[in-house]
Amino acid sequence: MRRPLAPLAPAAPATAEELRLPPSGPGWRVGLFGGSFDPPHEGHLLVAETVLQRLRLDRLWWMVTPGNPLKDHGRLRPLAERLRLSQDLCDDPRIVVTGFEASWRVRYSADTVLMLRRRRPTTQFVWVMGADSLASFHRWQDWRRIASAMPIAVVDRPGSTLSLLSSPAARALKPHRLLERDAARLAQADPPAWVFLHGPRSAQSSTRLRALAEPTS
Ligand SMILES: Nc1ncnc2c1ncn2[C@@H]1O[C@H](COP(=O)(O)OP(=O)(O)OP(=O)(O)O)[C@@H](O)[C@H]1O
Ligand SMILES: O=C(O)c1ccc[n+]([C@@H]2O[C@H](COP(=O)([O-])O)[C@@H](O)[C@H]2O)c1
Repeated sequence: MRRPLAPLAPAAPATAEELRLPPSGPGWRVGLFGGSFDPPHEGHLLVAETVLQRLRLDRLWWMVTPGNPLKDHGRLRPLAERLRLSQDLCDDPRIVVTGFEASWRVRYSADTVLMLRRRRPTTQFVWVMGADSLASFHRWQDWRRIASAMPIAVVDRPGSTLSLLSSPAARALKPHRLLERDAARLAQADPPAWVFLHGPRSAQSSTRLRALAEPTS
């Protein structure tokens, strides 16, 4: 029988600092990397470092979601714990771990994107996701509005390349795909615009780590 996951550390509530909108300046290039991060792992870190380098970003906001609207949250670790685990993993000062979506009570990424565009009109945002997320992007609320609001960077993930390229969103966005060698100008491109980045990959997943943390007996 499977035992419930034990928290790795006692989760004090998220602090005001963790829940506030991070700073950004005019013209900054900021990647928005949303995830459940339950738990965070080196595959996430690889995505963050890949886009920071290839898109020449000033910051990467590691947005720990209060809950993916398409997933069951029954066994999701508390937000505060996922924030702490993410902070422990990330020591690059350009990566900012934040739970601001929770304090904004935002459920859908389309709302996050539109609110950020309104609040920070001079910041150059790029939405960042792994290849498996683009493969199911057509199931997200208002996904076309997200793609029309800001450029998207997709980072390859083992096992997801083929499903991505045949997915409804990738097919619809095909005419707007930039060559990988032009990734450094994605942040300034008029949306819809996206790039598929290849490079070092990690097969790690949170599902696997949860399974390892939960021995059968
Ligand atoms: N190994 C990886 N390589 C590339 N992208 C990844 C990898 N792991 C996660 N991602 C991306 O990171 C973002 C957050 O993913 P998430 O927190 O759901 O991790 P996960 O490992 O996919 O979790 P789970 O196994 O619970 O679905 C998503 O855009 C996902 O595509
Ligand atoms: O807005 C949606 O409909 C939507 C559907 C699925 C996922 N998302 C977002 O996608 C990001 C990745 O989620 P996850 O659970 O795959 O790590 C995270 O920021 C979610 O809030 C958003």
